[in-house]
Amino acid sequence: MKIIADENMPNAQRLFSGLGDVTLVSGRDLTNDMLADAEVLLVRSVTKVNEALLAGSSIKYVGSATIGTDHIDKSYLAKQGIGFNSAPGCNADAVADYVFSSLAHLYLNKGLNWLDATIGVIGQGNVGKTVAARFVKLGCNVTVYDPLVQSSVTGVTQGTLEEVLGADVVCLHAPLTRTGDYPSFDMINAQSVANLRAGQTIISAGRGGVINEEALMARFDELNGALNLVFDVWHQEPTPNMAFARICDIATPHIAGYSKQGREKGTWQIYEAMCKYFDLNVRSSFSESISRGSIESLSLSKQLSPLEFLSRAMLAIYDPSRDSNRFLRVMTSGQLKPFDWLRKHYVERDEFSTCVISAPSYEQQLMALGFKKAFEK
Ligand SMILES: NC(=O)c1ccc[n+]([C@@H]2O[C@H](COP(=O)([O-])OP(=O)(O)OC[C@H]3O[C@@H](n4cnc5c(N)ncnc54)[C@H](O)[C@@H]3O)[C@@H](O)[C@H]2O)c1
Ligand SMILES: O=C(O)[C@H](O)[C@H](O)COP(=O)(O)O
Repeated sequence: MKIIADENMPNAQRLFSGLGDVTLVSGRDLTNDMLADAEVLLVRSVTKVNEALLAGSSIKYVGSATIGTDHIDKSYLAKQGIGFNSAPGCNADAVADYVFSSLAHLYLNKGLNWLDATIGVIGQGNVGKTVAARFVKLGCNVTVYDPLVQSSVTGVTQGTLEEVLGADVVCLHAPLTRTGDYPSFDMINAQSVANLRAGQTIISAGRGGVINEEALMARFDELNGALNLVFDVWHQEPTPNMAFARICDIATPHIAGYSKQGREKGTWQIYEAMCKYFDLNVRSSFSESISRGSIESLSLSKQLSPLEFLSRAMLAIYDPSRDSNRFLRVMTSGQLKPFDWLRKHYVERDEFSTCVISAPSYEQQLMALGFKKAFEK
């Protein structure tokens, strides 16, 4: 069986070469003629999988090692009888780590006391629930908006979009949709953005286009820069509006889900799903496919205040300013295809869950943030 796989899928060669003949390709440059005699196509979010790509090919199965599926024409696949799986939840913890590390950065750099802030979360799927649950366990007041499901997170309040947008910290985790009863494209439009007030924090790590960037730039100016902005996803990828990126506290090239473990879990989920689809034996295991962290345990000073303790713990594992600084530098450096280059050459990071922090007085909060429990070591 001939398998075409995106070169940015970790472990793809190791896992899938046991199932067929694997060719690695650049996902953004994939064309119809490259698929002529292939049966399996394994992609990431940069490949538009639709009739134009697949017509006349012998593809029987498509796997996307991602949570989002807005790049896939699922109804075309279904009509053609082509099997499909994505990797639900694979990088939900990675995105949650990104959100909380960004708040840690805002605390240490701007004094933002997010532990006492009101929190709004848009979208209650795998990512939105993970983020909301962490805030609830930390004792925060959390309101969520999801018009399609009742949140299963105990302790959150279900609110309207306007109510959630009124929170001190607003986290966006809706998928990008343009049809249906609740399309998310431009859902937070110029009118909603005009109501944002000084001091609010917007964290956008779902998909670009859900919040209106032009309107946000205008509101930022009206408020004399008194908004905290953390943006990982952009309306125009891979050529984001750099004038907007420059006003963000944290600006990154769509890497919120790029923990080492999150990307490995994505490949693993597709490997298992594909074995099931073709009724093939699974010849590897989850544990040998997911890396351990490089910092297994840490000890921090007991002198720190609670917020400083938690912030320094998170930033020790992942400091998003390293990605933000690199993003702003490389995007304007003359590098060819800088957005894709940054993602391809990403300096991977570990998830909080790979590290134990020994601090009995903070154990509950550290576990709420996803750190490993001491006895799990
Ligand atoms: N930045 C990144 O690296 C990164 C990583 C993972 C996922 N994502 C994005 O985040 C999105 C959410 O991930 P997930 O795992 O929670 O997906 P999911 O499919 O598990 O859940 C999506 C949720 O959003 C809700 N939703 C749909 N339309 C909505 C709307 N208009 N307003 C509010 N909620 C709406 C759905 O009801 C569902 O509960 C993905 O679709 C993906 O695009 C980004
Ligand atoms: O949808 C997802 O899972 C994420 O957005 C994912 O991190 C995208 O990564 P990509 O496929 O673009 O490499």
